Amino acid sequence: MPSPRRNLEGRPLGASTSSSSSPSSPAHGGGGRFEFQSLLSSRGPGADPTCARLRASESPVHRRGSFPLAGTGPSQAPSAPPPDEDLMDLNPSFLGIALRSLLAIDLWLSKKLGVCAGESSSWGSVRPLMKLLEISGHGIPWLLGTLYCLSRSDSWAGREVLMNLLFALLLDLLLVGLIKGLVRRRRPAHNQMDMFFTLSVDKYSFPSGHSTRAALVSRFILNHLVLAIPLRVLVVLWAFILGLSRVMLGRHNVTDVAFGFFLGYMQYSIVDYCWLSPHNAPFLFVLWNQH
Ligand SMILES: CC(C)=CCC/C(C)=C/CC/C(C)=C/COP(=O)(O)O
Repeated sequence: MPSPRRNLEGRPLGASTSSSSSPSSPAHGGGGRFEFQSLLSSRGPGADPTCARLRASESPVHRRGSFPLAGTGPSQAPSAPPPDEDLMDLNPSFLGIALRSLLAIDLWLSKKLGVCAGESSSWGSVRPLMKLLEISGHGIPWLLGTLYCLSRSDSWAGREVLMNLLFALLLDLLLVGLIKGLVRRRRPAHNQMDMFFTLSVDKYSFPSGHSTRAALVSRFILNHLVLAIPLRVLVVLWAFILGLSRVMLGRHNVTDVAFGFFLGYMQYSIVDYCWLSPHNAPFLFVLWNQH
């Protein structure tokens, strides 16, 4: 009679052990033993157990339980999946490590830069200025300002540009709201939720709506307004400082702002591609003319 396969502790595989019931137990990846078992049991009779042990120990993430099979206990030993699958499973874990490291750096840097997060913070005296910047990138003034200018505009060219700016601002609100609702990343713990007029999704921080708007609006302005060079520089500076102020106020992590800039930049490309004009959207312009 063939002897039962044993795990590294010498227990027969399939035997119920007290340690297998706890998710933090080594059998679930806490000490890395289960990973060894899954690799060993999938090698088949001719497999080299030393080789399997080496492969598993090369992956630190697996020791923390991110192995795809870590949810099963030793009592449910897998029925010999092809060895190549195990090797392929190891690769994404390195991506996992990279992402976790990036996230850790992001959190650390964001906390360090959050120098205006409260009145008592090291740069707490600059907080009112940062909050003024916050209003300059808020959705409400931009929407109301655009609507007001549209109502006062008496040229077709001006109306066309403003109509597209309105479209851009609404598209931005929609996309940012959608992504915030999907990702649901909480704002940094050191943030004080004292923002002026927010929507329910604004309890989430990814991506930064102010940063998307800053990138979108500044690219829009640079492409559609004829401005002197110093003013153009000022527009870019405003966008950059607005993004930075989101982290300094503790509203966002650095990655929220970085992705926000990227998204806002891409949003302008969408708006440019779908540019509304009296030719492709005559109803909009006729409607507006009637007001
Ligand atoms: C038409 C309509 C639904 C207008 C709502 C405008 C509004 C309340 C926008 C929210 C702006 C805001 C507070 C965004 C949050 O920015 P973060 O940079 O903190 O993500």
